[in-house]
Amino acid sequence: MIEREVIILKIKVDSQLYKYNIYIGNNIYKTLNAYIKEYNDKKILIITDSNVSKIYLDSILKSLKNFKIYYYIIPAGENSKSLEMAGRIYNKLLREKFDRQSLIISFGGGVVGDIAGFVAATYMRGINLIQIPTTLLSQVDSSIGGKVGVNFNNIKNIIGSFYQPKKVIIDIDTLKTLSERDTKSGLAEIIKYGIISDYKLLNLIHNINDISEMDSKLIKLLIKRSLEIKKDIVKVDTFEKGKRKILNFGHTIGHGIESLDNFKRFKHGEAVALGMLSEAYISKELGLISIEYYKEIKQLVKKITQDNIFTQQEKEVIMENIKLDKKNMNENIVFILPISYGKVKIYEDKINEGLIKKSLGGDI
Ligand SMILES: NC(=O)c1ccc[n+]([C@@H]2O[C@H](COP(=O)([O-])OP(=O)(O)OC[C@H]3O[C@@H](n4cnc5c(N)ncnc54)[C@H](O)[C@@H]3O)[C@@H](O)[C@H]2O)c1
Ligand SMILES: O=C(O)C(=O)C[C@@H](O)[C@H](O)[C@H](O)COP(=O)(O)O
Ligand SMILES: [Zn+2]
Repeated sequence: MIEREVIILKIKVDSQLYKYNIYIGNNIYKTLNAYIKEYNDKKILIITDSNVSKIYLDSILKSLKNFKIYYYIIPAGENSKSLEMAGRIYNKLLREKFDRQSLIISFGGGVVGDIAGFVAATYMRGINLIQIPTTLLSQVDSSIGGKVGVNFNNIKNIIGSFYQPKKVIIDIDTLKTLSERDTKSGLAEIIKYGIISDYKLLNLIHNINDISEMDSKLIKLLIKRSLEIKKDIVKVDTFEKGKRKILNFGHTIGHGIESLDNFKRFKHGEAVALGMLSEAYISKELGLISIEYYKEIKQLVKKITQDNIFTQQEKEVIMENIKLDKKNMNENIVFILPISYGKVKIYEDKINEGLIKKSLGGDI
């Protein structure tokens, strides 16, 4: 018996209603044909990466054998999120004569989702997009909400747009092949949801001692709760003019950490976890949260990564990156800071650069 549940997500954007279904279930990827019937006469480009394709591409092509299917495999990893990679995919679309009625399916993690979404948003000023996230992080975060984009000059997501998918298909079975490190990376964004919106979520994470112990019931609960939190925020502030900024907690510093060693040292979730620790430290130092709550956040971050020592030069690189954050206003760094259990605020007051650098210390 294939379990299928549907959460209906309705986003009202500029008086246009974007409503898209998020399908969550098991054993879906082998029956994708049932989810994309309306595209059976359209050209479809599946974008995936070099790891995911080895495991899943044959099954997907088999299930879609009666469709006009093409595929493009990008090298796995953050450095595929580039304008150069987007250009290569545009060439593929032009060579195969894709038109505005065509469809791009993103089948992979957040890197695939962001670059595929960026290409779908920009090729012919927009063609259809379906997100099929295959990492915990992309299933709880990147596959919904419409942020798409690429890195440029070693700056995270500095080129991009907001572009909603036509549907999101989440097959929890694809998480069975995910590495422990990438599973932990996804947990970081769930910890984020706990700190910004639902403190009870953190108890579920505290109780996870061994990642392989996470059964599918817990995973589905974490995914559904995460998506509900993100959906409710994106619905009221799709273009991140206000409230949606809270989804960026941990990212002001996290993106700077992630850019180290040309995005090779840290996974996104690891960098965001360290960013959440630093930003919680700043909050504690400003007297916004108790030392006990700060210590609890530190305990959770340590579940994701222990690597938190930066050289003086790395701290300078991180600081320069923070100054380019997209939330900043009039050259003032804007942080999202915890103010109580499960609650954060958009903090626009100037924060002493010395305190920000101190928050990067391995002894915090
Ligand atoms: N657009 C958004 O709202 C949003 C939100 C959060 C993160 N992001 C972006 O997402 C990216 C991080 O996403 P990610 O953590 O999914 O990284 P990722 O896409 O690099 O995937 C992580 C690794 O897992 C492999 N993989 C993917 N699915 C697999 C599977 N089912 N089995 C085995 N291996 C698999 C990939 O090949 C890769 O090596 C970052 O670029 C981040 O900026 C975007
Ligand atoms: O959806 C959002 O809004 C987020 O901030 C989600 C983040 O987890 C994600 O990493 C996002 O891509 C970061 O956004 P950016 O605008 O800082 O690039
Ligand atoms: Zn993130």
